[in-house]
Amino acid sequence: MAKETFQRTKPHVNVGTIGHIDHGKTTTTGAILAVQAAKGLAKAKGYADIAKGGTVRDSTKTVTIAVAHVEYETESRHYAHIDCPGHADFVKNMITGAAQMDGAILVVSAADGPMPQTKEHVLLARQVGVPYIVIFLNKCDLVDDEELLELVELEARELLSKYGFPGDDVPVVRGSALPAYNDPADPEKSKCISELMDALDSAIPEPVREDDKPFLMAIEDVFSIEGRGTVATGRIERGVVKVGEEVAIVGLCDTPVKTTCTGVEMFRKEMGEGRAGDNVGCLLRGVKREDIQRGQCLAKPGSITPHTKFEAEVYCLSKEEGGRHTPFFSGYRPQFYFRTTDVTGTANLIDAEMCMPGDNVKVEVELHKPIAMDDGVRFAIREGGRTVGSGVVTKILS
Ligand SMILES: Nc1nc2c(ncn2[C@@H]2O[C@H](COP(=O)(O)OP(=O)(O)OP(=O)(O)O)[C@@H](O)[C@H]2O)c(=O)[nH]1
Ligand SMILES: [Mg+2]
Repeated sequence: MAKETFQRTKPHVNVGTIGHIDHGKTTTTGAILAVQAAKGLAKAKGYADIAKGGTVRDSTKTVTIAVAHVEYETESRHYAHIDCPGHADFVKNMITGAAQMDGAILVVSAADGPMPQTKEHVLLARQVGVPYIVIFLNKCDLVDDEELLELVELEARELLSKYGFPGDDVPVVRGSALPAYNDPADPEKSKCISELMDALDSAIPEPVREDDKPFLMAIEDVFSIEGRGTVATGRIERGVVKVGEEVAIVGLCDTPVKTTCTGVEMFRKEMGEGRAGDNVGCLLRGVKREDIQRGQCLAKPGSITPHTKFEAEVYCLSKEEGGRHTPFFSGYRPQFYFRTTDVTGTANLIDAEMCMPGDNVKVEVELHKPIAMDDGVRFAIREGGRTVGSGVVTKILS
């Protein structure tokens, strides 16, 4: 039999289940797989398989996260879906960006209503930039009072509005995941899952491809080529750079410097352009070897600016994860590793006295040098080259 290959025939969207412990995230995930499998659009997976999760390493290569990745399709899309086995894993996952969601399914038990972690997950989703949420009001089989369902739905909508999502307009699908999981071919029991799939298809817009975004490349290395000039190399994070275009060198200096990209090379071959994902060298007009360095970015002029002060959500690795053995307090001065370089900075705690290893906190950071930054960019926190935490920029201050 021929080896199975991934056929990119449908747009791809990343989603996941969020919500309070025991509200039915894993059962909902299992029900989606079972119902879509019955339609030939997924491979079913048992609850135990999903719940035990796999382990994933985040981009800082140090935080191990238990998470179940599953995939399924609808008629129009391919979805990758993550379900976290526990609250702590979920929080880490959101902060480290181990799985970035284009939209989330907020699972709320109709029997309990929104609970503390429902709130915490919605807040984190807002902070780390999950753009869309769909509500699945689960366990409706346990509630036979229509008024109570209305009340829980209203509470869930208000919660979303409170944290900046369009609570009045988000789709709310009522249903029961457990019967759908147990009996996925039954049209009555699986109906709520089909409605949930329709809600995902319609409420989460197709994400903008990285190619369509403004050009950005973090500089990894710089060379001078005799007779030709200076070349900056790196992996294009987003967008496209074409030969002859103006680009800005951003970061580690107060004002971006404009230059022209006069050549793009990959594997020593000249190309007319470089695209997101490509490892390239960009030949830069009139730039001296010593005028540019690792840690700076090449970007479409005006698309990204250098900053020193920001708010962030950070996760401090536990001792077992290779993190600190002691808490840190306001005035903490580690290195902040953005894309390709470390910059020293000072972190002050917001709404907390100290941060213990294994905790997540909000901090305000002031870097000692400016870095090209936009909201949602991730970084690692390091001490002497060793990663002790990870974070995501939630608000640029200056
Ligand atoms: N009656 C009823 N029970 C359900 C339904 N969905 C889930 N449950 C039960 O609720 C319990 C919790 O479900 P899970 O899917 O494990 O919940 P979870 O949100 O993944 O929980 P954590 O991962 O521990 O946060 C289990 O005993 C499920 O069988 C439902 O639609 N109706
Ligand atoms: Mg679960």
